[in-house]
Amino acid sequence: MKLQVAMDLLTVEDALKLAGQVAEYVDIIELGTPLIKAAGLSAVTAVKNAHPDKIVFADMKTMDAGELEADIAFKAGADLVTVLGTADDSTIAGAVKAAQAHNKGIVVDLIGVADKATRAKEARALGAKFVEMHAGLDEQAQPGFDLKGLLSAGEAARVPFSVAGGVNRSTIEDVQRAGADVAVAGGAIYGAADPAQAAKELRDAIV
Ligand SMILES: O=C([C@H](O)CO)[C@H](O)[C@H](O)COP(=O)(O)O
Repeated sequence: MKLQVAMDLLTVEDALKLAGQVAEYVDIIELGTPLIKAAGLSAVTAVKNAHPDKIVFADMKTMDAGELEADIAFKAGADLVTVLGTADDSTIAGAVKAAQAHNKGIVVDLIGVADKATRAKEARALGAKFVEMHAGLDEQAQPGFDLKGLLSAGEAARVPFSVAGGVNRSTIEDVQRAGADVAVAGGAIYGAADPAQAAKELRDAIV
């Protein structure tokens, strides 16, 4: 299982600092949607230039104009780009077309999708490299939230998947047991007093 750090920060300076602290422990470096909205796609270029050996993930959360939005993110240096599972099939197909042109990949983010297992299969058939079983920050803040629904959807889907939804040191083993290909950790790393140590502990928990 790969480890992905999600950088939900707001400046390129902070993102480069965090990426530098944790790169040795992670496989994938994600530029979070708020970072891309605040700093633009030049942030993707800056992180890719600083870490050419890492998979750079642009969390575009594209809902329309799939081919165009994916194309500009790949041109900026992204290796993986997200499209929303709630988008029309043609939007996902357009983004996949751009990925094929760049020899890169599309990840379909299932945030807000009720039947994640079914949409995961459809996304994979449309050409997604993998799907993201995702509960966003707002959903995580709701009383009683836990990761179990995401993990069972991943197990049921039987397609390659990542899990994002407040993954931390106490849940990463469950994520791996569910068969995830990628564990995504944002707040558990960038919110830690020592992000490098937090990333190392998550890495060490992966067997
Ligand atoms: O994608 C994310 C969210 O929608 C804000 O951009 C997060 O990066 C993702 O949820 C992972 O972060 P944590 O939930 O803090 O681990």
